[in-house]
Formats: sequence, C-alpha cells, structure tokens
Amino acid sequence: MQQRNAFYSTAPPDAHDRERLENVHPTGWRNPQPAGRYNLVVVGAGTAGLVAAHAAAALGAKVALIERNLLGGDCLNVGCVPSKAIIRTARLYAEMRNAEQYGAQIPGDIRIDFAAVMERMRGIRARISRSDSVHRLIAAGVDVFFGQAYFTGTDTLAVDGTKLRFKKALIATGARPNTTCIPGLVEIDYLTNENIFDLTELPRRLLVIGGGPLGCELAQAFCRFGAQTIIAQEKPLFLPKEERDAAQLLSDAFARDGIEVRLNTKAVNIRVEGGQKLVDLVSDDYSITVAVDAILVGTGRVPNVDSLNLEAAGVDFDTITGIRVDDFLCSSNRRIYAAGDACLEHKFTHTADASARIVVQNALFLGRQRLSALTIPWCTYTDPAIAHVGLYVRQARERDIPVKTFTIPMHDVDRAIADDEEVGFVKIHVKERTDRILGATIVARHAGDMINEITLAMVAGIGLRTLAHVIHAYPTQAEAIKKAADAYNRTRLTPRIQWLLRRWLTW
Ligand SMILES: Cc1cc2nc3c(=O)[nH]c(=O)nc-3n(C[C@H](O)[C@H](O)[C@H](O)COP(=O)(O)OP(=O)(O)OC[C@H]3O[C@@H](n4cnc5c(N)ncnc54)[C@H](O)[C@@H]3O)c2cc1C
Ligand SMILES: NC(=O)c1ccc[n+]([C@@H]2O[C@H](COP(=O)([O-])OP(=O)(O)OC[C@H]3O[C@@H](n4cnc5c(N)ncnc54)[C@H](O)[C@@H]3O)[C@@H](O)[C@H]2O)c1
Repeated sequence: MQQRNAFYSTAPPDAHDRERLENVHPTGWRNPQPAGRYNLVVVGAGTAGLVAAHAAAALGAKVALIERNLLGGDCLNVGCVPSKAIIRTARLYAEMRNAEQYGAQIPGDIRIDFAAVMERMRGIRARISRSDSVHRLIAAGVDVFFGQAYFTGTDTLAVDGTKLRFKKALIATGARPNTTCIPGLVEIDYLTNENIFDLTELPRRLLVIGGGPLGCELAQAFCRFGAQTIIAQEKPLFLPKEERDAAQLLSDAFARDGIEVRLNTKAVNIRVEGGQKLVDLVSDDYSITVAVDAILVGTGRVPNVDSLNLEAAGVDFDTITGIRVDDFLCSSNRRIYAAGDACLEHKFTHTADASARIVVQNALFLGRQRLSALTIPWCTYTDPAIAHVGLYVRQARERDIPVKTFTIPMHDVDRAIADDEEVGFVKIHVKERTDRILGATIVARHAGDMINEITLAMVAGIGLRTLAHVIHAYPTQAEAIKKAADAYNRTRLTPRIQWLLRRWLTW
C-alpha cells in the first residue's frame, strides 16, 4: 500500500512536471504501426534501453522501444537526478549552518523552504528530461511504444495488443525497491525512491531503513533539511562493501550532522498507532520501538522480471538476481539479451549504459564484448562522498595477489585544507613490487570526480609511476592522487639507489 499521504502534493503536475511528462510520456500518445521485423526490440526505456535504442538506430538498425511508464526510467525520474539535485541544496544548508567555520557570518535565520527545494529539483529534472525525450527518439528513427511488454514466443512480443517481431531483443526492465523484507510494511504508507521525490512537506521525524547508497544519501539530505532522522542499518557499518575506514568516516559524518545512527540494527516490525508509525528495531544488545512520521525504505532492489512472460521466450531468470546472462549479456535464448539493473550485480546508471553498448555490439554486429572486461567505478554521494574502483584489499588477498597500498589523508592536501574539506583519504592499491593499479578508494567531498582519473589509468594500463609524472593543477584535491603516486615513487629509492645518488652528489 505504497500510496499518497498527507505529505504529498495532491495538486496536478506543476509546469516542470508537465514539461517532463511531455518529454517522457506525452499525453494522447498513439503507438505506431509495427514496421515488420525489427533488428532490435528494446523492452524498458531507462538508461540501458535508451542508450541501446539510440546506439542501434544510429548504426542503421530498425529499432522499437517499449516503455510502460516514463522514458528515462529510475535515473531521470526517481533516482540519480532528483537525489543529486536535492543533495546539492542539503549541502548548501549544511554550509550555511557552518558559515563561521569558513570565516563567514551565519545568516540570521536559516529557514528551510522544503517546497522550494523540491521545486528546484523538478526544474532540473524537467531540463534533463529533454535528452531522454520521445522527440529525440523519433528523430533518431526509433519506433516508440508505450505499454507493458510481454513475450509471446521466442521471437515475438506484444504491447497493448500489438505484436512485434524481432531478430534480437534486449530486456532492460530495471529493478524496483525491495519492500518484502519487513513485516507490516506493506500495510502502511511508506516512502521509497518511487514516491519520496513527490514530497512537498518535510516529515518532522524520519526513519531510514537500510544503510546502502540510497539510505545513506537520502538520510543525510533529509537530516540537513531539518528532519529528525534515524538511520537503521542491519550490518555493522554503512555501505558494507566499502573499506571499513571509509564506512567509519561516514558514520562519524552522520553523527556530526545529527543523524541518530543505529548500526547492527534491523527493522523487524512496523505498525501504525495513534497516527504515528511505530517501528521495532532490534540489535544484538537491545530492542526499541521508535515513533516517526515517515519511513524511507532503502533495503535493496529486486529486478523487474515478472509480467514479461519470460517462460514463453525461453529466457532463464531468477527473481533475486534477474535475467540470467553470460559474459556477453546473452540470455538462454540466443536472440535475447539483457542489460542494466534487470541483470547486473552493480546497479548503476553508468553500468546500465556500458552494458547496453555491449549488447548493441554483440547482438547486432557479431561482437564478442565481455561484461567482465569492464572497469566499473562507483560513488555514494554523501558528504564526504565515497568512491571506489577495482579490487578491494580483501578481494586481492582472496585471489592471492600481493598488495601494497598508498594512502594520502585529505588533511595533507592543500586544497582540502583551504576548502575545509579535510575528512577523507585517497587510497590506491598496487600489485606489490609493481606500479600496476589494482583498485582505489577515495573518501572526499569530490570523490566521484576524483575516481575517474584512477579509472582512466586502470583502463589505459597507466601505472602509478606514470601518474607521478602527470602535472596536477595546484591547488586541487585531485593532487592527493599525485601525492600517492609520489609516495609510490619514493619506494623505488632503494638503499643502493640512495647510496649511488649520494655518491653522485659528492661533487
Ligand atoms: C534514489 C536512487 C539514486 C540513484 N543514484 C545513482 C547515482 O547517483 N549514480 C548511479 O550510477 N546510479 C544511481 N542509481 C541507480 C540507477 O538509477 C540505476 O542503476 C539505473 O537507473 C538503471 O537503469 P536501467 O535502464 O537498467 O533500469 P531503469 O532505469 O529502472 O529502467 C527500466 C525501465 O523499464 C520499464 N519497464 C519495466 N518492465 C517493463 C515492461 N514489462 N514493459 C515495458 N517497460 C518496462 C520501467 O518502467 C523503466 O522505465 C540510483 C538509484 C536510486 C533508486
Ligand atoms: N550513488 C549511487 O550510485 C546510488 C545511490 C542510490 C542508490 N543506488 C543504487 O540503488 C540500489 C539500491 O540501493 P539500496 O541502498 O536500497 O540497496 P543496498 O542493497 O545497497 O543496501 C541496502 C541495505 O539495507 C540493509 N537492510 C536490509 N534490510 C534491513 C532491515 N530490515 N533493517 C535494517 N537494514 C536493512 C542491508 O544490510 C543493506 O546494507 C543499489 O543497487 C545502488 O547501486 C546508487
């Protein structure tokens, strides 16, 4: 029963949302007549589907794209774009409150206009929706169908009573919030990423369940807007995949923000009493009941594999991991591929994009591109942000790869000091006795931008030794990467080389 409640706008869409909807699902849309057998039919028009449809059409393929809801999928409508837009405003409020730290005056009365925050977000979303629009697809020569798609055979599917025939198909149906894990949840009003961006009023007391990227980013933003925020994470640390010291810095930052941090804590039951939501939280050493006005559920995703009638197409799937694909992203039906959240472990927009490009090459042009060949970075846009690429130390050890790590704390980086953004570090792992970069973790205000340099180095086979020769503009926080590379270079100064240098300098 995830429905609208008192917090939501009941008003019709504002001008921003009207612009977005006109781009991503125009009113009065009529599906075209199918144009014979398509080279590629794409199901789902999130990032993966849009990228595949545009790329295939640009290369001359006859393409149909089917979307049951909004073009742009999660990222544009209820994911990356709205979350990053509100995070920016949340950071501004945090900085205003800390103005004195920067030698500035705290503005007298910091009043948070939550409705204005959300309106700005809707404006940004509307603007970005232009690049995902139906008009761009039509201009690219893609046949766009709105409606629920389902397979009717191994090379046919149907939408809105119309049959489409294909040579190749791509399942890019994404994922949705996992809301099955907490007893009582489905009987009450609750928030997920699918409705939280519709809020027009700030909940006074918010419980965020789940300490993955979604829970962490939005808990911090809503706390900074002034909601009394509790975050309950069942694991001992936030972002459990990340390195422990990175996750610890995040816990500390949350506590500084005033978030009530509850680690090792599971939400086990939810009910409504006296108009408030009561949630039982259980940890190893206590159990309590908290009363809140709103609950945001960020407990992971489940792939959209139901309602596709995959059995008729002979496509194997798993309700937890999604469409079963090989390393070439091909399913058990050789005509049908999958990309993005519908099949991938790493559910990010950039992996949806990269996997869609692999499918276009492999499905239409006899390509042999492998998913496993991708080097995938990611970043959680908290403050500080936590970004990672490549192997973690524990993974390298599991593979018997000897690791040496070079760590530069951000408090040793001039620009981080000048910006008062000293929390964090750059940590680069290399294979011992070589400069080959195995992976890196960056905790910094701009970690998401900084990680791209390491990803580039890894993809291009550039070692840490070469990064030491790359001139980094001064002062930038990315200089931390150069400092780590310099630290690596200093290890090359063996006692023998030092002795030789001393001898040389005796003149
Ligand atoms: C709050 C939030 C913040 C995020 N922030 C980031 C971030 O900062 N960076 C990042 O990289 N990633 C982020 N992500 C993840 C990112 O949004 C997803 O990984 C990405 O959108 C996946 O794209 P996709 O194309 O695979 O699926 P989706 O975007 O989910 O698109 C799938 C589409 O398929 C349609 N569909 C499903 N079934 C059918 C059917 N049977 N017929 C027709 N259409 C169908 C759906 O309506 C949907 O539009 C975030 C996610 C959330 C929830
Ligand atoms: N910056 C980004 O790239 C970004 C931001 C937001 C979301 N996303 C994507 O969206 C997806 C969803 O993110 P997510 O954070 O929901 O999923 P997630 O699976 O990463 O994290 C969910 C967390 O919830 C915890 N949990 C589960 N049940 C619980 C319970 N009953 N009580 C307390 N804790 C519980 C789990 O331990 C887990 O750590 C992810 O795939 C992520 O990649 C990405």
